[in-house]
Amino acid sequence: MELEASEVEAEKFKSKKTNITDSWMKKHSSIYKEATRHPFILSIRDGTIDSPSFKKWLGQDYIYVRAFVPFVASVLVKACNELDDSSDTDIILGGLASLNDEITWFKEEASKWEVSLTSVVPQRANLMYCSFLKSLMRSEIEYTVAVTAFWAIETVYQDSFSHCLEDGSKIPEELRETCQRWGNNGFGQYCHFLQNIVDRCLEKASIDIIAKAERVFITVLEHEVEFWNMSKGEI
Ligand SMILES: Cc1ncc(CNC=O)c(N)n1
Repeated sequence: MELEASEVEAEKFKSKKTNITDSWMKKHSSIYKEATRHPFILSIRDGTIDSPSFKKWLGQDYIYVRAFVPFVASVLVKACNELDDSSDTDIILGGLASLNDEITWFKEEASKWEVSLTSVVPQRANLMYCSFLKSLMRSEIEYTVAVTAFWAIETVYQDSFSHCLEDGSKIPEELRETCQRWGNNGFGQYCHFLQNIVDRCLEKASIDIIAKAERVFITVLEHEVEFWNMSKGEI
């Protein structure tokens, strides 16, 4: 029986025992590195970040996380509509629930730094990223594509902030909590659970959905780079 191109593609990955997501991280290692070892992150790691840059990131990221909530909810809905509605929904629901505490943390952190969250004006890179999230919420966007974006978004922050916590870093004490929020091992484990979901979906996906998911993976990385650039940019 003739194998479909997608089955050949999937077989190739199965036999090589490399996940599709790992192959993407290698294939797109330069943009992945730009997103996870950005000068903004390195300035936190070496303690050279100035407080206006940190305060700018804090305000902008609060706006982003508010837009991230309905996006994660839309991924949960897509997961529930999948035929084999398996443990995916539990993991995604856990991610959604954690955003409640995250928003509380942003409000507390903002008052510590005297950032007024209500008067933050979303900058262009943030608006572009949030409208990209909104575009992925459309019902015609497949679950595999949406959950790929979700995994990529979480992994960029986990990889970035865990780098800040590694030995040899000189993060200022007042930034340690921020780094630990996304750099801790529990969040790392959660990102691996998301990565397993993505790889399982990709194994079953058609060749054109795999291509769509790969493009979305790259687009997330590009938006993350722009978001860090914005945070480092002029006030
Ligand atoms: C710009 C951006 N990307 C990823 C994350 C991490 N996800 C939720 O907190 C974030 N907070 N902000």
